[in-house]
Amino acid sequence: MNAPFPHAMLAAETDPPLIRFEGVTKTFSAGPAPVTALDGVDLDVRPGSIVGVIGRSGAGKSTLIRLVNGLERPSAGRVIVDGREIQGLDEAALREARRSIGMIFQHFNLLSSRTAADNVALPLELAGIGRAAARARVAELLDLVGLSDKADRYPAELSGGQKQRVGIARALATNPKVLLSDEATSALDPETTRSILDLLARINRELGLTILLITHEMAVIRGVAHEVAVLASGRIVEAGPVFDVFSTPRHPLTRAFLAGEPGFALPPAIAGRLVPEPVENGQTVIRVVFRGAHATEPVLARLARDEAIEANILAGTVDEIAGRPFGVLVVAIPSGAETAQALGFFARHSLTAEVVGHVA
Ligand SMILES: Nc1ncnc2c1ncn2[C@@H]1O[C@H](COP(=O)(O)OP(=O)(O)OP(=O)(O)O)[C@@H](O)[C@H]1O
Repeated sequence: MNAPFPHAMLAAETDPPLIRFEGVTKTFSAGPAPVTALDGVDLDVRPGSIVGVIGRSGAGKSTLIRLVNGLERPSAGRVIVDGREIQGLDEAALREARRSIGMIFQHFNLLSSRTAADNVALPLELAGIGRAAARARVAELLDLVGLSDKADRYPAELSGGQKQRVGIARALATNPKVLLSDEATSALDPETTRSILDLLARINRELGLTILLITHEMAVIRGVAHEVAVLASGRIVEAGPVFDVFSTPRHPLTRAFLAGEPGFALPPAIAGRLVPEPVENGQTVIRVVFRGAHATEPVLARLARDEAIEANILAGTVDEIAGRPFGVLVVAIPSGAETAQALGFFARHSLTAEVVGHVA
């Protein structure tokens, strides 16, 4: 995998955000009872960053993204994009603002009667770009997404991944500053997802494009985002750099999302036997998170040597998240005094360790 770092374009923390949600609430009152889709959301997206918003179905993700391009207006609060308050714009100004905001979709939204090249050309036609200039730009965009040889193919002749590449090329046609991604990989298999995420990371790096994406999959966040916000019932319950949220998740929902990730998932045989209280002569299951340089330390060997505690490895992974080494080990050690001793040992070695449960 190509890590999305280093990203030279990522702005300094003090730069003004390119997208800012300020106390945003959105209530829909069309049905029998009003629905609050977003409830007091504050979120900053810095120029050049990739921010992922993860949430379950109905959490408010689509509403959040539709507020950025003015398809929805907040009931309270402000959405500011590139210094302009979106809800204050009239139709003409909104059309203009949307030219700097590209969008890609789960189901690609290509016109089936147009070839790949003509789909990419559509925003250029709408912007009144001349035919020759448009043709040159389309060729450039198809080359960028690796589809030069498919210019004359119709969507029905393309794979899902190729269709999404056309969608990305079309979204980039008017040189936007922001790309909104609405579950853009949800209809794709894991391998194609990986290639699309790599493409997004590359255009972020090479073009300095700021990306706000919504997803229900932690693997997408891990694969491409620099920052993550976890959305539940219209509220952001946890947010921060991806590495920090992965290594020290705080909210139960974040933990639930991480549960399916490599290293976090317990083997089914263990998960089924896990109980919340220690069992006499049983074992305590501990998850240890290795961050940065600690990822390569032979910690379990030291635990055995210095503390005389033998740990059984139940699950584990070493990976890179946001360009930094990151490992998770799930180990079992004897319950009782050894547990406290091991937790103390991990703390002294600056490792995050938590008791996941106990087994007989
Ligand atoms: N136009 C609308 N009118 C009424 N209610 C709406 C409207 N749009 C969204 N909602 C409601 O707002 C809440 C949030 O919806 P939203 O589509 O933003 O969630 P989501 O996280 O994108 O979900 P999903 O992943 O299923 O698309 C839901 O309860 C939804 O039913």
